[in-house]
Amino acid sequence: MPRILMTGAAGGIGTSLRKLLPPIYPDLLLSDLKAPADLGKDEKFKAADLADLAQVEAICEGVDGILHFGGYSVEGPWDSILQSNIIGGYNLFEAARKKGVERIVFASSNHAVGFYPRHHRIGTDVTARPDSRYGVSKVFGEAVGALYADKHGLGVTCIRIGNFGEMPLDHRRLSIWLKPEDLVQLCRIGLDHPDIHFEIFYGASHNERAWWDNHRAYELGYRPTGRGEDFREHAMAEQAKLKPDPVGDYYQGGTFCSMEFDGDKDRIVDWSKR
Ligand SMILES: NC(=O)C1=CN([C@@H]2O[C@H](COP(=O)(O)OP(=O)(O)OC[C@H]3O[C@@H](n4cnc5c(N)ncnc54)[C@H](O)[C@@H]3O)[C@@H](O)[C@H]2O)C=CC1
Ligand SMILES: O=C(O)[C@H]1OC(=O)[C@H](O)[C@@H](O)[C@@H]1O
Repeated sequence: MPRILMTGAAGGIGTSLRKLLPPIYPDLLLSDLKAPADLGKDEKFKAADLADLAQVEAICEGVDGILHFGGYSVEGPWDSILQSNIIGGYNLFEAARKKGVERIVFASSNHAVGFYPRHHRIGTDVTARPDSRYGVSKVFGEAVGALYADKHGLGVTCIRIGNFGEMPLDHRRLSIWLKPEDLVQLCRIGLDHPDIHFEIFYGASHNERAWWDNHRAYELGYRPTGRGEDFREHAMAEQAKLKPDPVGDYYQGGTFCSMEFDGDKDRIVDWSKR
């Protein structure tokens, strides 16, 4: 039975996956800075700060595969992103190599490519267009993943997650929504599929308004069950409560693009076409 380590176990995704994963991976080790408040007596937990290599090595001991959800999960101060995502991301891959872990699934983000406009359908092979310091840290994580696959033989899967949750929250999320059970499918492909070397998937359910080409995930067996359009009324009602955001409404990354934006808001450009 493989031992699977899940970092970020106390976070939003971790809390949801703690309920969905045990039937599939009964030997599940959870980690985060602090234990989840509702940790059950059957759950195994070891605290670790990703920024501390020795602590990360300790949680990788005896592990076969890692679901890496730990990290700073939104735009924020450079030092926080540096510690948790850049140093922390590097430490995770390096500790995994040292401890002989075979597979890593890395939670990347749509914000690695957030400055593509919404009318531009993109695959997983486009040049990175991060929309934030946070997005830059996800591009870094994907690059470290490629290095550790090509040089050290780890099987690495990066999932550029759209927006995880029970339903799409607004107009933008109708295109990028990811149902929890569909994320579990993508994690299983990353951990178990025999053909994994280095893969990038988009973490999105079956959304009619998708702006991503996710065919590689489907080739490897992904069959999402979530359909964004089933929640169209709810998402549009929520959208109606939001203020117009000319920059965020144009680009895929939404508000991550418009925050701290210094360009001309009346002349928004598809820079990726130049
Ligand atoms: N929720 C979403 O829709 C999306 C999430 N992601 C990524 O998925 C992952 C999980 O996301 P969420 O659960 O929503 O985030 P979250 O912020 O709820 O959880 C992240 C967890 O990482 C832990 N963490 C942060 N710094 C750490 C450190 N230095 N050492 C150890 N643990 C640390 C936090 O304590 C927290 O429990 C993140 O990497 C995020 O960037 C990507 C795209 C969308
Ligand atoms: O773009 C989005 O909606 C999501 O992207 C992310 O990378 C963040 O971790 C999440 O908090 C956002 O809600």
